[in-house]
Amino acid sequence: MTIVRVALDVPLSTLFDYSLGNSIAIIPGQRVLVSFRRKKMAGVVMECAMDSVLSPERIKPVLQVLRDIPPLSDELLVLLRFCSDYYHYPLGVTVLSALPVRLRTSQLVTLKEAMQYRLSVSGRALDLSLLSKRKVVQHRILAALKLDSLSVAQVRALSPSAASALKALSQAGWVETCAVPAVSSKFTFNNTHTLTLEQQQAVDAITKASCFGCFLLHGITGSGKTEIYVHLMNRILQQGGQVLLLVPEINLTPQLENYFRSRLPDVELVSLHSGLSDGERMQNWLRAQSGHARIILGTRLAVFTPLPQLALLIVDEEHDVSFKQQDGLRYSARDVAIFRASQRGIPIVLGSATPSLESYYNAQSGRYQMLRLTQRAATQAQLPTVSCINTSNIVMQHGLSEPLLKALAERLQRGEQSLIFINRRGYAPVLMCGACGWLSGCSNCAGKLVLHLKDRRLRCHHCGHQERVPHACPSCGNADLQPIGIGTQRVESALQEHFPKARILRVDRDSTRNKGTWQAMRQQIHEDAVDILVGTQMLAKGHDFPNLTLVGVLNPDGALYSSDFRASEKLFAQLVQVAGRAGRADKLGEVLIQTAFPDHPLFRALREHDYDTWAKILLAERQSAGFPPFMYQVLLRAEAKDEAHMYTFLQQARDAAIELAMPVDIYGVVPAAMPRRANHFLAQLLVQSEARKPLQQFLREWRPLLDALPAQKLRWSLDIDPMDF
Ligand SMILES: Nc1ncnc2c1ncn2[C@@H]1O[C@H](COP(=O)(O)OP(=O)(O)OP(=O)(O)O)[C@@H](O)[C@H]1O
Ligand SMILES: [Zn+2]
Repeated sequence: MTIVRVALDVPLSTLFDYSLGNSIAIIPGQRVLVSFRRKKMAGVVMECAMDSVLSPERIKPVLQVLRDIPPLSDELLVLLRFCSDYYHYPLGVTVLSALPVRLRTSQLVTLKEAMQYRLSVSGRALDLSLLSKRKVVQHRILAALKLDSLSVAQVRALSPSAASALKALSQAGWVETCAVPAVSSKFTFNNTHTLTLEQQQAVDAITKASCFGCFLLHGITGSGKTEIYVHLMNRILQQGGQVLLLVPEINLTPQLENYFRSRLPDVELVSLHSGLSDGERMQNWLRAQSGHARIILGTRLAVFTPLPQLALLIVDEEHDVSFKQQDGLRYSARDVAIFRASQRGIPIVLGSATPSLESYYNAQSGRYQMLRLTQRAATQAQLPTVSCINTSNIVMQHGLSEPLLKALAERLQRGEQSLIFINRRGYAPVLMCGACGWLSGCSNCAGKLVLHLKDRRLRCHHCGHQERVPHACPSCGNADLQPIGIGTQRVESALQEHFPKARILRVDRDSTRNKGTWQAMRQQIHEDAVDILVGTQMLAKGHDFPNLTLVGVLNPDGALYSSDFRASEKLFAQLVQVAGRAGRADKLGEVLIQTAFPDHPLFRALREHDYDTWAKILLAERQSAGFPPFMYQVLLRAEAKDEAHMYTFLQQARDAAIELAMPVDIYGVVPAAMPRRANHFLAQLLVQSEARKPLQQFLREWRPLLDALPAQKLRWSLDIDPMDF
């Protein structure tokens, strides 16, 4: 009899032993079906052994070995074990949550043959003038297919309504499906740009690396980092390798996908992100596992994709906090990627215009190799001029100053695009009664209800609670309620009033809620059907809008004095990103920042495009205050309906930590930044140390003590290397 130790999706820190007849061949990484607490569950075999500590009659047999897909590789199992250990999270849940949803069930799956679309014989013979001109998307698809056959994803990228147009074309018999030809070692590389000297040096340095090495690609916005990725991909593909590129947000995948596809048209590329259906995601995962897909583009979770030929990892916008998972297994996909590269002995590239202080510090201390791009790649493109509008003693109209309105008017006259950046959606962050001072608070949270004027609602952005806008003050009956502060909707309507002829587009989570809208909006912007964009950070990242020459930033000051010690680092990164949207082509860009603190070093660094000075200021601050990257942290968070119970738990946890008497700093129990959310109280306890090792040793001792504390009706979690407080 063989004993197999199985990872199951249950929140216990152990594996579970099951038995298997000797005649059945099995290796770690194989999926199996077992019964657990009278339920059938799919699990992954982590170890095979000859015996168990359990008595034989307590060991249940494996119900079925699922041989539909190849077993997970040892390398992936080691990676998952590392994550479970490092983040102190149960192994079973870690392993299962790294799999596509369908593989967590007992369902059998098959790798579908990849299909693509091409013109049929009658499609090729079709006289396009016979097809109504109004069928724009059908025309677009036919034109594209005339050049080459396309995958489903490629067709979809042509328009948000491509699916229905394609259906119509297939029904008419003009378009048919065919199998994708097998990957050949020969493929075309459309090398549209000659690399600049800096770009070439970066590509050479990275391709020279024959073992693990972490490269920090610090390139100003528009310096052609993406172009470097394409050239690296080309090199790796020539050698038969696979490339994994991680991006912080799904929003960024469609345009990158198009970019890479147009440059490497014969190479199979798949994306992996939460915007895909379960079925699509699993098929893409299987294509990666089988080695068919050579370029894998994905968000966080894609870092766990099995990639037999993986030869290069790239983390784009590495500073972005979206790489950190905020619940469950609270991993940093960037850090896991670095571990994965070192485990495999391959290079990893971290790209950013504003590296995280952690990475910057690692580059300075020589652990990473710094590669710099100091010039914009397109020869005519210059960095925008940045200046501040001092708002401390001027009157503003709905948050907009006179100089900014004037600059917008100039752009409208010249037919250029502008972008107004404000990181608050809704109309106004709070509603106030001028008579008694009542504020629209949320009944479930410590936060305020945001005024959404479009549908006359007050909404809590923390718990989702919403109510109608009251006609009079609920506290004193006064009918004169005032919106306080500004949000995207308010700016949009103020601008519309000020510039009645301008075509204004608001881009935030509310306006892009429906699937496909954001893609359609991007197209509108590219087709110059928009004069002024008003948006949140959704607009800040990675976009290339050539006709955009003015960026106005409203209200950035809150982050300068936030309780989160990373707030100003994040603000700087965000402003560099958003400023980087201006003047990317041949026209000079201008950035105007409305602030009451124009002399703050953050704004000075922005004006001078001087990341290094800013990073040095922050590093000095962090060192003297004893914060990361000079310290390693863990945050114990707890939340409960009963406030006293929550504090008792954290206090006991703290006492237990102190009793361990290990070389770590244990802070006091404090309320969370949002101390009440969705009717729960939240508080936390910080523990830190100068090095990873003692902190990990401490956690290994502390974790079982936490598990043993009474914690009914309470949720707690450990967050290793926490990113927000
Ligand atoms: N060697 C080159 N010669 C000419 N143009 C180039 C070259 N490399 C890149 N470009 C162009 O410069 C623009 C910016 O490049 P890219 O998007 O790669 O920059 P980036 O550094 O990734 O920017 P960001 O960080 O702002 O997103 C693109 O339009 C790209 O086509
Ligand atoms: Zn709320």
